[in-house]
Amino acid sequence: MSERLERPLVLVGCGKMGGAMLEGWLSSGIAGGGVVIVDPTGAKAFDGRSGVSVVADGKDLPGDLNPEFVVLAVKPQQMDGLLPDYSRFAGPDCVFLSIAAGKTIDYFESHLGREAVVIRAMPNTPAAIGQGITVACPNAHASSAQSAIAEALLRAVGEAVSVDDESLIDAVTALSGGGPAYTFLLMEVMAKAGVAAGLPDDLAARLALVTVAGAGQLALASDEPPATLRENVTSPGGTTLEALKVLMRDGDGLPDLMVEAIAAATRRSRELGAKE
Ligand SMILES: NC(=O)C1=CN([C@@H]2O[C@H](COP(=O)(O)OP(=O)(O)OC[C@H]3O[C@@H](n4cnc5c(N)ncnc54)[C@H](OP(=O)(O)O)[C@@H]3O)[C@@H](O)[C@H]2O)C=CC1
Ligand SMILES: O=C(O)[C@@H]1CCC=N1
Repeated sequence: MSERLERPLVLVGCGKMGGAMLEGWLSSGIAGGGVVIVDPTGAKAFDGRSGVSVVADGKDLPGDLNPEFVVLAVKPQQMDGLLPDYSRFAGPDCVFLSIAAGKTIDYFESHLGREAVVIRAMPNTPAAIGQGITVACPNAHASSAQSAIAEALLRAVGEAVSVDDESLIDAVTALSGGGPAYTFLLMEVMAKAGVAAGLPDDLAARLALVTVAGAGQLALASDEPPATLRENVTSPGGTTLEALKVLMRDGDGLPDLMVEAIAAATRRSRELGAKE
């Protein structure tokens, strides 16, 4: 089997994350069997694109539709209500790829049938520019060919990592799923701090944006770990050291805060999974 879909991909929910991934799939041409979007409102940007059709509700899908993948990209809280519309596709030839926070493989098997092929994945929004990272965990029914196509779909929007231990996905959700938000927050608070130190608003915003983005690019391009890159900026007796003394302070510094933040998000992912 080629790492290109031959039958349709159904994208259920074409919002911020589903839309970001779809952009990459359309540019890469991986969805060779066409894409059917199900979304009551969010698909306007894709309506009319080659190989794409749009319906507002799962009940409007053609009776003879035979999808290769159904990508579930709605909010976790919306999942219960819509899964019955898709259970007719469950079986060995259709992969349900969920990107919903918290929703477990067991949850999907219990709603779609124990024979359903399910892959639980967690992407992030840099997928919109092909720079996402996704971690995926397949259930026992996914064939190696299906897992390979799923990985190709995920690689079309960035890096893809596969894990066998589903319990890792909650912490993945906390770290890389939500991670772009923490990074954008860093940009926001660095800019505000620059203004507080006397810089004009526009200059502070630009300095924060390009500095965070540039540091990310440097870290990706470098063979050195981030800790060494940090030390490279920190001159003995210099200015950065004074800032890092504050940021890395025991108890209330960024390292402790980040542990607390990731733990809170991991807990929430588990809670979303438990509401079954
Ligand atoms: N945003 C992110 O950074 C990430 C999100 N995720 C996961 O992706 C999923 C979607 O999140 P996100 O894209 O942010 O959310 P959005 O609200 O942007 O997207 C969800 C889309 O689904 C639509 N929708 C609602 N009900 C239905 C239905 N019955 N059938 C089809 N479509 C429907 C919504 O339309 P309407 O707005 O009209 O309700 C909306 O366009 C979540 O489960 C989230 O956990 C995973 C990783 C990162
Ligand atoms: O906040 C959320 O629940 C989703 C999952 C990861 C990023 N956004």
